[in-house]
Amino acid sequence: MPPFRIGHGYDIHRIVDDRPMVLGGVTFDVPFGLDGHSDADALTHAVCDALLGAAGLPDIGHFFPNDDPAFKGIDSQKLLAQVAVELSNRGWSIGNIDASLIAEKPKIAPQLDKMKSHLAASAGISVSQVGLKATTNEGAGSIGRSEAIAAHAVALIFRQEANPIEAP
Ligand SMILES: Nc1ccn([C@@H]2O[C@H](COP(=O)(O)O)[C@@H](O)[C@H]2O)c(=O)n1
Ligand SMILES: C[C@@]1(CO)OP(=O)(O)OP(=O)(O)OC[C@H]1O
Repeated sequence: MPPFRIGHGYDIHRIVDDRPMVLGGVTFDVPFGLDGHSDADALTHAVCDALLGAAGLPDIGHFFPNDDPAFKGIDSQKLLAQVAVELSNRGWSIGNIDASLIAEKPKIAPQLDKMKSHLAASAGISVSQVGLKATTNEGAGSIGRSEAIAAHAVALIFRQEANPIEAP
């Protein structure tokens, strides 16, 4: 197997009135949130799937089934931390993660740094290894109508014995 691999993750959750809005481990102070079995943190789920995909592992639903009461309302930062352990146990380190949120609301930019800090801490990497952007869907489709929020993520992982950061 080559020493480097990339992965992609995608997730989308519906916006509802009676739930918290948690994205990247940050709870937004808004009167609407995301529906789901867990805390419904679409961004963190996309990051988990990018990492799992890079390692050639099954997706987040395999590790954390959405019919398991153990994961009801769970903080997705715990899931990301477990994904990092799954990779480490298989000899993989994380090079970098980059993600994009597609959301008409809430305004993400003021919270970006805090979200990156949460993701980095959960994944066991530094903030400089995490990229994060937000964009609206320009009013188009279900995201544009504020019915849902989606996230895309990519991740680069490398064999623990082939650290590109330390390499000359
Ligand atoms: N939910 C969002 C969406 C976007 N932003 C920020 O606004 C900028 C412009 O967004 P466009 O969709 O018009 O490209 C974008 O670069 C983000 O910085 C945001 O904070 N929250
Ligand atoms: C982490 C899980 C656990 O139920 O979260 P959900 O809130 O169900 O979110 P989804 O992204 O639809 O699927 C992933 C699930 O495994």
